[in-house]
Amino acid sequence: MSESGMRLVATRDAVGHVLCHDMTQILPGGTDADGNELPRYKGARFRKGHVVTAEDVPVLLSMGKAHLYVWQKRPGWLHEDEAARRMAALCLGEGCVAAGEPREGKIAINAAHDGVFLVDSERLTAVNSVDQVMVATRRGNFGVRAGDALAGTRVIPLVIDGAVVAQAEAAADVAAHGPLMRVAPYVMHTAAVITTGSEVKSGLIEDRFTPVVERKLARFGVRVTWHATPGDNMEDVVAAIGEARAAGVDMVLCTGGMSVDPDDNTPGAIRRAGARVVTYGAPVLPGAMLLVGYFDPDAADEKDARPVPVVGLPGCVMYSKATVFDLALPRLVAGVPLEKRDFVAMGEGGLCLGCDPCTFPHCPFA
Ligand SMILES: Nc1nc2c(c(=O)[nH]1)N[C@H]1C(S)=C(S)[C@@H](COP(=O)(O)OP(=O)(O)OC[C@H]3O[C@@H](n4cnc5c(N)ncnc54)[C@H](O)[C@@H]3O)O[C@H]1N2
Ligand code: MOO
Repeated sequence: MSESGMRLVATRDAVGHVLCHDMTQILPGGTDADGNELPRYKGARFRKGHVVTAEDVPVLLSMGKAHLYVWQKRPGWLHEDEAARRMAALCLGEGCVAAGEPREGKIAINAAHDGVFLVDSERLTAVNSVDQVMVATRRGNFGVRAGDALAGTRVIPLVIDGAVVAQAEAAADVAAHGPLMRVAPYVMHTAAVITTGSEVKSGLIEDRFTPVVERKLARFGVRVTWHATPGDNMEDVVAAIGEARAAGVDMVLCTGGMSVDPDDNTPGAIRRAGARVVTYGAPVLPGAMLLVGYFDPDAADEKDARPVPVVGLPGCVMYSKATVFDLALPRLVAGVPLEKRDFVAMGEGGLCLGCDPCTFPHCPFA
């Protein structure tokens, strides 16, 4: 056997082995203007990767193929489709489904329901570091809809040493950490918006921030069920946050007052209201002055109570098409706990290029 495992065999000896190239069949076709018969291209009668069966032998011989290049199946080696199935198994977390049977060693994976697509980047990199196998995904942390394409996996050769697939499986370590990807469904349905700013409270300027936030939330099925315009005064903003929580909303969003002017009290008010602040500031433009925190359930709360996110939205969220808020929102609505490192990781790609027209989320932002 050659180094590659490919070998020329007599067709009658090829049963059980894997074809290394397409076998094109040409059949008698129509006639040309002069009545001459034309050969008809039938396309591939047998595809590369096909496992030759006893029934195929007479067909192949009738096509004039007395010899074939095949991969001899060796013990412990897998056909590409079998290997693709095992690779797909590494990917099929919650809300991920194989789009069908493997074809030519490739399997597509789609979303079974709406939610935020989450990828374990480190383990994905570990799997892709194994030669001869690959998993490509769409970018993680974005919202997806049922049926959306999420990932594809394939093995590179026609037959592959089972040890290579086992190496990929070890890198994924699904038993310890679960599959490489999942779609976390949206679990939050209601939000409070606290629009800060004395100019809004007094009616000097029309509130143009709240409608923007409402539209962004609506895309994820979240309704604004509580709203207040407390002005800039720290105590008033703290009180509004307390009332919003008492109203039982799933998340609290404060707009404006996030920067460094003397009357920018929102971060202080969020802290004073008792939130655990995860980050004030994010390596993203627009949106550097974002604050994200949580009100953790206390012992008296129901045992399945979730932390309630509280977000301070800087002014840019109102007038920029895409900001850090759009990067964090899908995970927030899915109740995925965000940590400081999630924001730290946004730096590379965190600069919006301000394209005209804006194609977010189909762009390098994030
Ligand atoms: N000296 C510095 N100035 C600013 C900084 C900085 O780091 N140093 N950061 C800039 C960045 S970045 C942003 S983003 C904004 C942050 O803005 P704020 O969240 O503090 O927003 P405000 O100051 O409250 O408002 C900005 C602007 O928008 C108007 N506004 C606010 N709310 C509403 C509303 N509901 N409807 C309509 N208009 C609203 C407000 O009147 C102001 O004109 O800070 C930069 N500055
Ligand atoms: O950095 Mo501000 O929070 O972009 O727009």
